[in-house]
Amino acid sequence: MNAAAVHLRGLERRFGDRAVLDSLDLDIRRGEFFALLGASGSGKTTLLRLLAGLDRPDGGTVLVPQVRTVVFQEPRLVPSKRVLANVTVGMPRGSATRRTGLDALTEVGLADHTDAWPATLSGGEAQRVALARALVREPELLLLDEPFAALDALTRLRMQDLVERLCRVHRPAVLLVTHDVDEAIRLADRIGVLREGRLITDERVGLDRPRDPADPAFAALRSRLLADLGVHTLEETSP
Ligand SMILES: Nc1ncnc2c1ncn2[C@@H]1O[C@H](COP(=O)(O)OP(=O)(O)OP(=O)(O)O)[C@@H](O)[C@H]1O
Repeated sequence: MNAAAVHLRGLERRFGDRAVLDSLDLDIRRGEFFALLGASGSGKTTLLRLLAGLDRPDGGTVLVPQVRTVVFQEPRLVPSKRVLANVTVGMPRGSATRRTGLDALTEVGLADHTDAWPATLSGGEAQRVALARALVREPELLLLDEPFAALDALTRLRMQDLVERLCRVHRPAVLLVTHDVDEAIRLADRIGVLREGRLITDERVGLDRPRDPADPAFAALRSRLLADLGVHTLEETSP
């Protein structure tokens, strides 16, 4: 396999008369964090579902690695399984699986919650279990569908830091679907904007980490991306 973990060419997905994805091209390299922005209904989740293998394209080439995992907006834990069993669900039973599951829970800071039931977890804890479940399989492609959207502001920032750190350790290719421009700039190596079925922007983020929203270069990128999304900021609209 070459360095591209995701290779899409001429991707088409239609619903009725509407081409939601229209001859879309995209490569994401191993270890690269790609954030996908787009207005509501622009096709972001449609693209993620195609990469996850949850949907099939109407045309084009889709090459993705076999080992890929998804974190959704909701944690989607199995209520009748304890935390560790949720992390290792579907994996062969045994001490090796138990150990890797424990390691994953330790990485997300939940080593002391292995025997807890999902119903007893906070929203942020449950989402960290979902992240551990996604990482324990050592995916070559990690698909994140607005995984921070349901969290309160402080938990969201902590979770973003955690995802950034763990992606540096595990080095999967990442596709993050988000509405949040600042989140995309904080986390991504590259940002794309989806509009009318194609990527109208595909830009490398050349800012040092950790990234500071108060940095003028951060603000300039935010303004450009908002304009691509069809949102005009006060600074731009004022005389
Ligand atoms: N199974 C389906 N059948 C018919 N139309 C669909 C189906 N799935 C998605 N669509 C349509 O495709 C378009 C893109 O939907 P999608 O969920 O990918 O958008 P999105 O960019 O993720 O939106 P949001 O940001 O609001 O989640 C929408 O108009 C949606 O109604």
